Order: sequence, then C-alpha cells, then structure tokens
Amino acid sequence: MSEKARFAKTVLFVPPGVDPEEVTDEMVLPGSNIVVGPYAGHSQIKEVEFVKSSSRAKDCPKDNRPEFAILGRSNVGKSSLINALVRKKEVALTSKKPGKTQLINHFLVNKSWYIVDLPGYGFLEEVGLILRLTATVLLSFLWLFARAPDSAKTDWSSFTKGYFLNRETLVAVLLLIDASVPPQRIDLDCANWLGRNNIPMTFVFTKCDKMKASKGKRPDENIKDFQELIRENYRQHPPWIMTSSVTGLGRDELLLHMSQLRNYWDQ
Ligand SMILES: Nc1nc2c(ncn2[C@@H]2O[C@H](COP(=O)(O)OP(=O)(O)OP(=O)(O)O)[C@@H](O)[C@H]2O)c(=O)[nH]1
Ligand SMILES: [Mg+2]
Repeated sequence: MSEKARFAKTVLFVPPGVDPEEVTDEMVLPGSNIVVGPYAGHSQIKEVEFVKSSSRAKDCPKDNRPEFAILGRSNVGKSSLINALVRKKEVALTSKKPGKTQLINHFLVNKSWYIVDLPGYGFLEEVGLILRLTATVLLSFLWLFARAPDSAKTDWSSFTKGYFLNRETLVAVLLLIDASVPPQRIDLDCANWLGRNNIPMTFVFTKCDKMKASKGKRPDENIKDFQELIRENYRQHPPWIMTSSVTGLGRDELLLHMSQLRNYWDQ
C-alpha cells in the first residue's frame, strides 16, 4: 500500500466504492475528513414530518426506512442542528418536552428516511429523576462494570440496548460534540461505547462559529485534541465534520455525507 493510501485509510473516511489509492484533495469535503464517493446523491431536504415518539425500540416505526440518530450532551445543539439541516424553526420543537415515556422521536424526511431526535445526555430531570437516553448508556457502564442497581439494568436492556444494538435500520449515529469546549469525558465514553459495539458513527462538531477564544482553545484545537484521544481506539478514523447552526457551516456537506451513507445502506 502506498503512503498516500495508508494516510487516506487512517485519517480520512473513505466511503464504499472509493479506492484509497485514488483519493484526491478535491474529494474531501471542506472542514471534515470525509471523502465523497459514488453513492453521494440527492441530499437536500424538501419535506419533514414528525411521525412519532417512542419509548422502546420495538415501538419505533417498522417501515424499514433508513435512519440517522442524533445524539449528544444536553445543550450541544441537537435541536439547532436538526432545524439547520431542515431549514425550519419548528421541526425539532416537538421533542423539546418529551414526556417520561417519549424518548425516541422520529421525523420522516422527503417521505423516504428518518432523522431521530434523542434527548440530551449529561443531566437528570428534577424530581422523579428520569434518566434520559444516554445517561442510561452511562449508567449501563456502571451496571456492567460496577454493578449498579436493578433499575439501571432494566433501563439498559429495554432502552439503550433495544435501540442502538437492535435497530436494524440505523444507518449511523451522528454524535454531536461541542467544539467550543475541550474534550469531555462523557463524550469520549459515549464514542468509545458506540465504537466497541460497532455502531457506525459520525462526529459532528457543533458551535464551530465560536472562534473568538476569550479563554481556552479555539474549536479547531479542541477538535484536534478530541481526535487524538479517540484515535487509539479505532483502526480507521470515524468520519467527522465541523458545523455551525448559526452560520450554516458544514450543512450541505453533512447532508451530502448522509446521502452517501444512506444510498449505500439502501442499495
Ligand atoms: N454559537 C452557536 N450556538 C449554538 C449552535 N448550536 C446551538 N447553539 C446554542 O446552544 C444552545 C443549545 O442548543 P439546542 O439546539 O437547544 O441544544 P440541544 O442539544 O437540543 O439541547 P437539549 O434538547 O437540552 O438536549 C442554544 O442556546 C443554541 O442557540 C451553534 O452552532 N453556534
Ligand atoms: Mg434539544
């Protein structure tokens, strides 16, 4: 294998249908490590329709359409990203106040594929303390490795395991990472968990417009730090892309990337 192909294979995301030896700079989407291949196609969103909220994987739509799950810490910008992709203000609002059993929200795009809005991880709701989706993932670590209580076990099996591990139509998880702050343990844990379970993911770095580093590092530096922490766990680096819901940075590129993943999955 040539040096170039080795570089392409370890640093870039080379999609199906592309020979790493043939990758050129023009094939890499700006602000990302994503190579565009022959499966990329129509990517713009014309129509979005809220379909349903589900609390368990088995309650999710069963029509076999491909889907992307949006996952990330609370406040990372999940709803803003969905609204930016869709170019509508109100679409993701439906998921703003999920009831305690309404955790997985399906939006049907162009009558052909789904965007799935999941609640943010990293916080507990007030009284009654319902652990929302990925808090459950994290509790499940405790359960697996440190014997958390039975309730965690129940949540784990019925929810996290049920959705991420058994959802056959899941094309990829878009794991949102706030690029305006240094790498967070909770995000790294989540990425590593997905990686260990072979669940395809794309890192979507949000808030990349926050370039004025009054204190701390710039987004590109935080992104580099995050990649380095992730690198050792993967033979091939997962796709990543810089976005901003404020400036629209990365929007069209992310949609194009999603189209190639979807079309390959769908063939
Ligand atoms: N500067 C900047 N701010 C952003 C961006 N995306 C989101 N925000 C802000 O970050 C805050 C949280 O955004 P949301 O989209 O509500 O975050 P969320 O991940 O859906 O949060 P939860 O639903 O609570 O899990 C809001 O104040 C947004 O205006 C971005 O790209 N740039
Ligand atoms: Mg939200």
